[in-house]
Amino acid sequence: MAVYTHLAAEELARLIAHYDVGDLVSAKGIAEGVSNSNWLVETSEGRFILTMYERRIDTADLPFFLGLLDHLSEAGCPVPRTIHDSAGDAWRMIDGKAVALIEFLPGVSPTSPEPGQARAVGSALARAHLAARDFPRARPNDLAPADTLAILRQCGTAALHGIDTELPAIFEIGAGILRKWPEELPQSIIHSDLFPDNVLMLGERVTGIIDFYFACTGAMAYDLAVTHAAWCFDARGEQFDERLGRALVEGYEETRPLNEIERSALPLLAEGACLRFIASRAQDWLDTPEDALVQRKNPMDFMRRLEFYRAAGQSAFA
Ligand SMILES: Nc1ncnc2c1ncn2[C@@H]1O[C@H](COP(=O)(O)OP(=O)(O)O)[C@@H](O)[C@H]1O
Ligand SMILES: N[C@@H](CCOP(=O)(O)O)C(=O)O
Repeated sequence: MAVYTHLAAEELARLIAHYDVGDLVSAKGIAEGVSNSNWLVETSEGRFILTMYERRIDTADLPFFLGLLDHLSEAGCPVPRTIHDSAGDAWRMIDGKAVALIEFLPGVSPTSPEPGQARAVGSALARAHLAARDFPRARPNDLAPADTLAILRQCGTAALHGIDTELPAIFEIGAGILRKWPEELPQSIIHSDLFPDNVLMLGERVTGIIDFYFACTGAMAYDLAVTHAAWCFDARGEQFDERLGRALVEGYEETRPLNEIERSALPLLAEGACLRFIASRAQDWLDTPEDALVQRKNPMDFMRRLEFYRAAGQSAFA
């Protein structure tokens, strides 16, 4: 589930009245997603997504996140634009929580991606990287290897051991990743969470890249490595699909060729990507009660991917 807050019909109608989008016809909570509450809102003029920011999102970052949607959308990327209210603001507050109305995009998220879809996503990611280069705002990555190791230390060895006896090995592996981490790769604004559930597609066409709430300034090749780790394995991270990996990187390079330094850094960047999702998943696992309605994501799914990248090295990107 991802509707953490109840919004009464009258409250929704009052909110929608602040936008030039016609009259409220219906609003349905959207079950998918983890971090925010989302509603599919229908008005007399069309469909919209209403997002209420619940967790991990600092309101001070909203000009960055929502401005980025508008910037990428204006550049022709398949990214939803923000609907501004009658005062020109991109978000409003309801009971102390920020809400934004966002363009609805068609499409469905692939559950078992095909190579043609991975290729299209690679290309869409590269286009977004190029288009974001002149976005005038910056946001530091607060989930870089040093930060994610700090999150894991906060979780503590005993708690990690309680999730899985093999999980505490991440401390030593993570310290190794941090020691070798490249700092000088070409940068742009990166999505940094481009899992299949954050991409809407119709067949092999990307119709929407959504959920930019981890976007930050960072290495473009790192974003490609995150997408590789997210798209090219089965859910448990046991099976790597080489066809998907090749198609994703080829699709990316058709639009933005990697330089040699980026290409040789990919295995380590992918290890760093796994470290990041192990940390956030472990933290969420420990913070979320077992009986909560939100489906907890297992950090071990990314521990297996990490082991794959460590063993495969450059051949994972051959
Ligand atoms: N702009 C959009 N157009 C169409 N559907 C969307 C849009 N934004 C979000 N959704 C739907 O809402 C779901 C949850 O959105 P998401 O931003 O991923 O939430 P969370 O941040 O909680 O993960 C998505 O899986 C998708 O079904
Ligand atoms: N993609 C992350 C979870 C982030 O949640 P999201 O719903 O905001 O995309 C993971 O799989 O660990």
